[in-house]
Amino acid sequence: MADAPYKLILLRHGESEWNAKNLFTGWVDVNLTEKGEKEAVRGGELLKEAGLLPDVLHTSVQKRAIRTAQLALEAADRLWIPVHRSWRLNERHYGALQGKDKAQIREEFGEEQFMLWRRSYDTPPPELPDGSEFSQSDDPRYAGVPSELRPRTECLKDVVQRMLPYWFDGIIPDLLAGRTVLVAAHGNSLRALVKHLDGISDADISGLNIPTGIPLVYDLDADFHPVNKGGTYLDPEAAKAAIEAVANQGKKK
Ligand SMILES: O=C(O)[C@@H](CO)OP(=O)(O)O
Repeated sequence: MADAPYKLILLRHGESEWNAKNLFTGWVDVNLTEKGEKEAVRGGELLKEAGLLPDVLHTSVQKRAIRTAQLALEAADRLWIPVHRSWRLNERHYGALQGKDKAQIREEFGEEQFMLWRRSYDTPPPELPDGSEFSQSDDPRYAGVPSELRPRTECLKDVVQRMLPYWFDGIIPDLLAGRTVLVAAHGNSLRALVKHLDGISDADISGLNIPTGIPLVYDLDADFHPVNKGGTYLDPEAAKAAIEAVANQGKKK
């Protein structure tokens, strides 16, 4: 497409062990479930069927995104492409909510507070206390991240702020070079990127949810703005049902 020279594919990881248990996850490095692995493979098949073959992969440093990308690329026979990883693509740090049951938090604090923590743009959950079993403070993968950049909790606004430098300096150069870029990341880091791409307001972003394992394709113009606003899910029917399921998390026990 002459007016849309750049191709970007966003892929949220497949179902994780803590998605399945309905726990706030954030920076805790949980693995995929078997269902999540299948979703990742299906995601790769969808790419292959659509003839959308990534030339380069960008992932977070969390295994649910890393493994999803690996399984998807294997299914698309693109395991060999170059890979870049950054903590800036990590899931939102969920502070003191990490490891907590979403339904229990909703019950304890009420729907309004639950949704404020979960989907408001600028209200972070309380900070993760020192010494929590769900802290990543001693994790060697973050040794190179200066302490002033290391979150103890984040709202979506914080995620936008830490993710955007990577979008501009890490991902755009690959697009500019004509590469089809696959970004394998997380519900909230991808919400942050989509908010930026589609110019979604701080208020409206609370209503946007990203389904697991279904590629979302953006055709970008010369200014890296989407020609297809909102992107195009490769399996729109499955995406619709999965978006609903994410939105309703916390409502069921
Ligand atoms: O727990 C999390 O880290 C995220 C993604 O699974 O949850 P939510 O959709 O509630 O922001």
